[in-house]
Amino acid sequence: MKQTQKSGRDQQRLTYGMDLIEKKMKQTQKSGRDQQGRKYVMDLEFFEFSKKKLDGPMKRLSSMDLEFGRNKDEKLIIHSQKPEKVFDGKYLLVCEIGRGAFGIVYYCIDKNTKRAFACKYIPKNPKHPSAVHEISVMANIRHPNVVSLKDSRVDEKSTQIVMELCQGGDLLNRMGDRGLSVTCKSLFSEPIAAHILKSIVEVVKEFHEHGVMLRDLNPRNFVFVDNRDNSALKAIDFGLSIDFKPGQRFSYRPACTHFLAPEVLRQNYGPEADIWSAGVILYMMLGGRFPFFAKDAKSLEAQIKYGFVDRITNPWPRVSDSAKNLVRNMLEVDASKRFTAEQVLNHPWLLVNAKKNPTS
Ligand SMILES: Nc1ncnc2c1ncn2[C@@H]1O[C@H](COP(=O)(O)OP(=O)(O)OP(=O)(O)O)[C@@H](O)[C@H]1O
Repeated sequence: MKQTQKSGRDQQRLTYGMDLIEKKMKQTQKSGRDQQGRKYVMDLEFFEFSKKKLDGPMKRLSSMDLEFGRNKDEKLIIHSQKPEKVFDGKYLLVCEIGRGAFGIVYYCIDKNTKRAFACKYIPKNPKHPSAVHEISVMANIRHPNVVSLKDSRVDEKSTQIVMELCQGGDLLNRMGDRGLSVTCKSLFSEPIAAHILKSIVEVVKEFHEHGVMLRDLNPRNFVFVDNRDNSALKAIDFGLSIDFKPGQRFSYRPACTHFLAPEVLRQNYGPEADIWSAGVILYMMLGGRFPFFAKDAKSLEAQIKYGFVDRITNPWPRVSDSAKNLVRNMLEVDASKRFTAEQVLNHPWLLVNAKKNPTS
C-alpha cells in the first residue's frame, strides 16, 4: 500500500517535471530565443525510479532531444547526478528552471510541507560579492510585486535563496510571444500595459522609499505568477541593487544597455535611472519595439544619450496622447526633470487605465 502511494507521488513528480521541461522547450522552439544557450536539466535520480521504470520516460525524453537538438547547447541534458543538497536536504531540487550570470534557479519542494518554491543557488564568486545584499533586500522589502523570501543560507561554497515560485515566465518572453520587434503593433492594450507598468513602478517607489536603487530594471527581472493575461507580476533578482543616500551618485555600469539611462552610460547617476528603464519597458509595450536600437553598441549608446524616441510611426497613431505624454516624461534625458515614481503613479493615463479590467 505504502509502495503504491509512493510510486503514485513519484509519477506525479515525474509528470510535473516532464511537463515543465516540455513547456520550456516549446517556448524556446516557438520563439527561437535562447541566445544564452541555456540547458534544461532534469535530475532523474531525484525521482528514485528503477531502471525499468525509467525506460519509458527516457525514450520520450530522448526522442524530444533528437527532435529538438539542432545544436549542442540547445539539447536537453539528462542529468545523472543529484544536484547539490540545499539546506541540508530540507528542500528537494527537482529541475532547473532558470539561469543567470551568477545563479542557477531550481524548482524545489519543501519536504515537510510539500509546497513548491524556487531556489536560487549562487556559487561563491569573488566578482559578485553582493549575494548577501540580495538577501537583505528581499528580507527588508516585502511588497506584493516583489517575490517573497522563504529561506536563505550562506555557506563557504554558495548562497542559497528559497523564494516564492512564479510560473508565468518573464515579461520579455511575454512581449516576445506578442511579436516584439516583429509586428508594428502595440503588444498590450493600454489597460494591460497600465497594470504592468503600475506593478513595476510600485516596486521602484517601494525600493526608493527604502533607499535602494534597483539598477538592473529590465523585463527579464519581472516574472508572472501564472500564465493568465492578468497575472500578478513580481520583481526578481536584486543582485545589482544598491543602497543610496539622497544626492549620492554611482558609476558602475550594468550590462543591459538597452534599458540604461543616458546618465548611467555617462557613469554618473542616481535612482532616477530606474524610472528611465521602466519608461523603456512602457515604450516597448505600447510601441512593439525597443525605443533605441542599433547595429552596434557604440551607435546604441549614442542614440540613448541623444534620447530621441519615435512616437509618430505605426503603431503610435493609435496610442492615446496621454500614454505618449507619460512615455515622454519617463524617457526624459535630463534626470532632474524626469518623472519620479510618485508622479508616474499619479499620471492620469495610469490612474484611468489601471482601474479598467486588465483583460479588456
Ligand atoms: N522566483 C522565481 N520563480 C520562477 N523563476 C525564477 C524565479 N527567480 C528566478 N527565476 C528564473 O531564473 C532566471 C535567473 O534568475 P536571476 O535573474 O535571479 O539570476 P541571476 O544569476 O541573478 O541573473 P542575472 O544574470 O540577471 O544577474 C530568471 O531569468 C528566471 O527565469
